[in-house]
Amino acid sequence: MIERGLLIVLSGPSGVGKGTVRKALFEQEDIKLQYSISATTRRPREGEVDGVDYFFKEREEFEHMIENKKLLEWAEYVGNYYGTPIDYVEETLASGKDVFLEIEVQGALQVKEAFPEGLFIFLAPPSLSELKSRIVNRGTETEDLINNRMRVAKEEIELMDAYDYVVENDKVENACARIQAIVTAEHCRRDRVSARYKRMLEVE
Ligand SMILES: Nc1nc2c(ncn2[C@@H]2O[C@H](COP(=O)(O)OP(=O)(O)O)[C@@H](O)[C@H]2O)c(=O)[nH]1
Ligand SMILES: Nc1ncnc2c1ncn2[C@@H]1O[C@H](COP(=O)(O)OP(=O)(O)O)[C@@H](O)[C@H]1O
Repeated sequence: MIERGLLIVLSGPSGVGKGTVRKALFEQEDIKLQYSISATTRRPREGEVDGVDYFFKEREEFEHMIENKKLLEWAEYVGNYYGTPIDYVEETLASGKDVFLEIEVQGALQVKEAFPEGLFIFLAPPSLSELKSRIVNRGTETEDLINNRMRVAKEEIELMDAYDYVVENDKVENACARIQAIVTAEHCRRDRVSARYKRMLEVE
């Protein structure tokens, strides 16, 4: 019997560095997590590639995915839809591999309902002023959108207690190291090795 993989959800306010931390994490050679690519109705930013960064969809196509129950969770976030295709998550977990989602807070809470056994990590900024300057410096949002994202961010930070772990993103490499340590500890805590030994002893 294959042990199911672990579902890992990284969430937190926009601009905290989720995308940056996730990319740095997946650049590490020893990483064994599978990244779930989301669907979105947001227009691609410069340099973003369909099927790599997101599956870019029209609103109608996205609404079809919702109706046909193709999404594990979805949320409307600052005017656009974002969602996690369910088949990839189910198939990958069933094959024994860990799946990594990088999603906003409403979606993360939906995943928690569907997968309470998942590992939920909240990425927190060192301060609200640092969060704002990260969003401003990224230069992808207009003034209105920045204010919108800061308003949403404050609501999201209030929900951090629903998570298993809060990781501060002071430096990208520190945040990555903390996430890796949490995932490793979680594997040990969930007794995967002892389950394997129990099965070996049963065969003896
Ligand atoms: N609920 C949900 N949120 C997502 C998904 N994919 C991305 N997001 C989140 O949507 C928000 C906006 O993403 P994006 O427009 O790429 O901006 P950025 O992450 O701030 O650069 C971020 O908080 C993402 O983590 C998804 O599949 N579901
Ligand atoms: N630890 C960090 N220290 C300083 N700047 C950071 C850090 N992590 C991310 N950033 C910067 O903050 C901005 C927002 O990061 P991004 O990954 O797009 O956030 P999110 O995906 O959470 O919206 C980017 O310009 C990124 O380079």
